[in-house]
Amino acid sequence: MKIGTPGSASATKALLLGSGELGKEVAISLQRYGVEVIAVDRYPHAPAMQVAHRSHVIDMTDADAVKTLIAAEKPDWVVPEIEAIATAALAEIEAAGDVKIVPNARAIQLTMNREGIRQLAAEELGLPTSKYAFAETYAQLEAAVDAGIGYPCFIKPTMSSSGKGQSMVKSADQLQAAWDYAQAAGRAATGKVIVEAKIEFDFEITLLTVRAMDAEGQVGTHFCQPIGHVQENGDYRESWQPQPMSEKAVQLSQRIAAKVTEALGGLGLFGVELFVKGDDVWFSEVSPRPHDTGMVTMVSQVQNEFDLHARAILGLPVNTALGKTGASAVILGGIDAKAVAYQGLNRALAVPDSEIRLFGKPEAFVARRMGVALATADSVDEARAKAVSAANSIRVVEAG
Ligand SMILES: Nc1ncnc2c1ncn2[C@@H]1O[C@H](COP(=O)(O)OP(=O)(O)OP(=O)(O)O)[C@@H](O)[C@H]1O
Ligand SMILES: NCC(=O)N[C@@H]1O[C@H](COP(=O)([O-])[O-])[C@@H](O)[C@H]1O
Ligand SMILES: [Mg+2]
Repeated sequence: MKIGTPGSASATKALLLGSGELGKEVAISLQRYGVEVIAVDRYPHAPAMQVAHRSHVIDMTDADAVKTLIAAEKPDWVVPEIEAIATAALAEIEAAGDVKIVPNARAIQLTMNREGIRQLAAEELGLPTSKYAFAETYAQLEAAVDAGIGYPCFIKPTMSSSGKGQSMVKSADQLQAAWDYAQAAGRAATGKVIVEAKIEFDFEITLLTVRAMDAEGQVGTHFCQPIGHVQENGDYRESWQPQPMSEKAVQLSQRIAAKVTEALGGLGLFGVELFVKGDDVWFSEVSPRPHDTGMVTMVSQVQNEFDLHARAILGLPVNTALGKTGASAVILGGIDAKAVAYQGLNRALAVPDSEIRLFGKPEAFVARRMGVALATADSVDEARAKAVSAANSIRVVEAG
């Protein structure tokens, strides 16, 4: 099936590499503009597969599997949605010329690996970051901490996301356990870790930054209002928009975001993660695609982050304006279950100005994100309270 505007010369097929909650919303947005969407992930019935035109289950870290599938599907765009992908295969596919990688293969390669993006941001662009080092063995890790990183520090696998394999280490006796955890729990085993000194920030933000084309075909950079968030064990629990901050910190955040996204290039939305203390701002990392903390934009913005990504990819105009103050709170599995059902939707939706998105993940794990509650209000505090109350009303139970 090939859909598209009759007579339009524009391309019409997108393949999502990764089909979680973020991909599901990207799929819906792309489909609204007439794009055929093929969803791919490591397991069947992933969220985006439930709305896509068709889907495939492959090992996305296997370069041959990725290349074979893309050769068979011949999409116009490949939209990476998750970090654990055979990125070298994407570079080869891009070089062959017929398929666009979003935003481009180099950006995907650099950001999927903490080593690549740190080197670009800190060493090439000179952006402020935490002190950091890389280690391939436990002895190297110990030496790096002793030589200047110090405690407290964060240990993270170089290829991981959502806090997988990440720990904060407060003293030397916790270092071995952090190394072991990073080795065992990263999304893809590179063996390498990054160790970062802890930044004592006032708050952290995601600055959604869009590289999109205007009517004359010029690429411009557009910023959304800053999104504040709280994280637990490296994974987000609540986010809100806008995060109040000083004008100086806003300007500096935008300068950092513009610099890093310009260096990455291409068209699309980026989630630039920054730590803020007073007027000071540190770059943490960047996603070259919609960000989990940005799910709040489904209620807070005129065009949400998924729509902005889709529009930017397609060369359509974007509007990053805030609509209403909003907040999101995540719904975790709370149990390990092979089949799930949900309780408490009626109570959740009785919270004024709230909405619930259940992602439809077929299997629950205790700490797996299964859904999100969204709410709007006149103030951030009120929106957060509503979103948390709605999220807490939902219970994930074993279906039986
Ligand atoms: N150097 C640091 N100083 C202070 N806090 C940190 C540091 N590194 C990480 N954190 C905390 O841990 C959180 C997760 O870190 P990071 O974003 O690097 O992990 P991640 O696995 O990429 O998560 P995600 O995929 O959700 O963005 C940060 O948002 C922050 O709260
Ligand atoms: N911080 C990155 C992030 O939030 N990614 C989102 O989580 C999904 C994986 O969820 P799972 O681990 O529950 O399968 C990904 O597919 C993406 O949508
Ligand atoms: Mg992060």
